[in-house]
Amino acid sequence: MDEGTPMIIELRPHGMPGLLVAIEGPDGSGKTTLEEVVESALRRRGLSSVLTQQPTRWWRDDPKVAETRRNPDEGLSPMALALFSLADRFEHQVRVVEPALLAGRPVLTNRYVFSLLTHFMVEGDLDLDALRPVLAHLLRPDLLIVLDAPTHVLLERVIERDGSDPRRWDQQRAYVERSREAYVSLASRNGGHVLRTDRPGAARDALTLVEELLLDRRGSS
Ligand SMILES: Nc1ncnc2c1ncn2[C@@H]1O[C@H](COP(=O)(O)OP(=O)(O)OP(=O)(O)O)[C@@H](O)[C@H]1O
Ligand SMILES: Cc1cn([C@H]2C[C@H](O)[C@@H](COP(=O)(O)O)O2)c(=O)[nH]c1=O
Repeated sequence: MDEGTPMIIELRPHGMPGLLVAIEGPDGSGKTTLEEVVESALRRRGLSSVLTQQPTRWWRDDPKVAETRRNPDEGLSPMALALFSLADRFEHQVRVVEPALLAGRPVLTNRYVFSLLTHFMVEGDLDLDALRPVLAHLLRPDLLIVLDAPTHVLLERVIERDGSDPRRWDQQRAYVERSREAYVSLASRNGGHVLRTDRPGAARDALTLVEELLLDRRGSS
């Protein structure tokens, strides 16, 4: 994507009775922790959500993707990685997201297409404009929450959780720094909400946003 290209991503409104909530943010920003808190709060209110994740196991278990994550110079070319990542998103949309939305359930997805976009915005090795016609077939989330924390906090969390591996992109200061900027910029141009997880209150704020959306839905039905 050019410097001058506004990072407004045209996605398809889903028009289904469920609610699609995308929880995004850099590695270690607290997505898994927060989605579990929101899921259990909704369950206590009698709402059964679908907790899910992108990329799926298909992507994560692929040996070439694994190699690319360990050592980007040896792995897939940028376009091959992008196309496989998109195939994985579409398969997940058809198999998991759409059925749940049709059934009227809230879907909380840990990462969505914004993770794919930020990855290539940071790497700068792919013309993302070429993907726009394909992106237009992905569903637009009803709510986009982007979690953020200072770079040193993110690095400490990931290293403490997974052990040190300086070749991994999520353990490189420059990658983390730039991916934070990319997430925040995508959020601000695409109606997202940035919540900081190095201070108390992110889970409460996320729940408030989901509840406002649910009330809105009830009001308009
Ligand atoms: N609000 C928070 N305050 C302090 N620590 C947190 C907070 N949220 C998460 N953590 C800790 O940070 C680490 C990463 O959290 P979590 O796995 O939820 O992040 P994530 O965004 O899902 O990460 P990844 O994308 O790398 O899987 C965990 O050890 C978790 O306990
Ligand atoms: C191409 C591509 C990359 N990612 C990145 C974002 C994260 O650094 C990892 C996934 O991390 P997790 O802790 O295993 O969730 O991969 C992505 O998420 N999606 C993509 O399409």
